[in-house]
Amino acid sequence: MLTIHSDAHRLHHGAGEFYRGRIVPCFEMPARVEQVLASVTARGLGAVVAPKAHGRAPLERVHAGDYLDFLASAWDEWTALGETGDALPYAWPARDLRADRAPDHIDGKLGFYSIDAAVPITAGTWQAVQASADCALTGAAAVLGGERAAFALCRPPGHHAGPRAMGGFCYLNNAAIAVQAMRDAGVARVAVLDVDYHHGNGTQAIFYDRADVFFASIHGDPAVEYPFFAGFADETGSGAGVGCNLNLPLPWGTGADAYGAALDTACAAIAAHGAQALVVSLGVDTFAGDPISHFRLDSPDFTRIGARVAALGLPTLFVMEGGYAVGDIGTNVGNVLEGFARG
Ligand SMILES: NCCCCCC(=O)NO
Ligand SMILES: [Zn+2]
Repeated sequence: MLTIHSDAHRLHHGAGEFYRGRIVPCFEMPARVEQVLASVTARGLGAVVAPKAHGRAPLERVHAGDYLDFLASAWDEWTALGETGDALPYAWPARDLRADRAPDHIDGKLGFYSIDAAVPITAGTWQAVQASADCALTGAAAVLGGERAAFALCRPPGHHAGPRAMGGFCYLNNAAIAVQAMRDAGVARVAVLDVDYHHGNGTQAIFYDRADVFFASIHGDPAVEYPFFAGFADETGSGAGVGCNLNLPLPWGTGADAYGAALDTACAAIAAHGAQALVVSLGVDTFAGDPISHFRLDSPDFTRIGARVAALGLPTLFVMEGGYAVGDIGTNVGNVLEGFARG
C-alpha cells in the first residue's frame, strides 16, 4: 500500500489550544506523523512517496474562495498587528449576531472562519495544510490509477473543516477534497467512512445535500463530546442527500463489540449505496489510551477495523485524521493498514 507523506507538516506546530479555560499544549503535534511513518516503514507496507502539488483548484471544489484567501493571508494580517505568537480566535458569530459578511479585522476573521479555538495559525500553517491536501489528492490519484488502496499521511487533519470554517485542529478537509477529486475524475458514487473518535462535522456539511457521496460516521455521542453541535443520529441528509448521511453516535466507554456492530452497520449502508470508491477518515483516537477521547478500543481491534473495511472490496483511500496517544499511534494506524492489506 502506497503512503503519501510530506515533511511540510512540520511547518505547522501550534504552541497551544484553548481548552477548559486555559491554553494547553497542542495534542495535534508533529511527532504523531513521525510515529506513523516509522510504523508504516517498519512493516514494509509499501513505498512512501512525496505528494504532487495540485494547486488551488481542487481546494476550491470544496472550500469557499474567501475562506482560502483567509487561510493564505491570516498569518500576515496577524503579524501586522505586532503579534508574534500563534493566531487564535476569541469571538464568534453565534446566535443573534451577523454571519452574512466577514469582518475586516483579523480578530473578526479568525472567529468568522472558525468553529472553535483549537485551530492555531502559525507562520507555516498555510504551507502545511496545502501539503496535507496534496497528500490526499496524490493518494486519490493513485487509487484512481489502479492501486487497491493508498494511505495519505495527512497532517494537519481535516474532517472538522467545513466549506468555510476551520476547527478541531482542521483547516482544509483533506478527505472531502479527495472525494471531490474522485468525483471530478468520473467516479459516480463515492462513500466516506469516518472512524475517528470525533464526528466529522465538516465532511458531513460538505456533502450533506448530495446523493453522489455517502457519509457514514461512528463517533463519540455529541451530546457529551466534541464537536457537540453535529453528529446526531437524526442528521440523515437534506434535499437530494436525504438518506445519504449516517451518524452512529456511541457512548463513552464503548468497546470492541459495540464498535464492531456499528462498523458492520456503516459498512452495510456503504455497500447498499453502491459506492465505487471509498475514502476512510482514519482517526485512531478511539484507542483506550487516547488522552482526549473516551472509547475503549485496544490495538488489536484496529486490525479488525482494517479487515472489515477490506471486506467492502472497494478501491480505498485512507486519510489520516486524529489520534493523540503518540506512543501508540504508529501501532494503531499500522494495524488498520495491515488488517486491510491482509483482508
Ligand atoms: N479540544 C478540541 C477537540 C478537537 C478534536 C480533534 C479531533 O481529534 N478530531 O477528530
Ligand atoms: Zn478525533
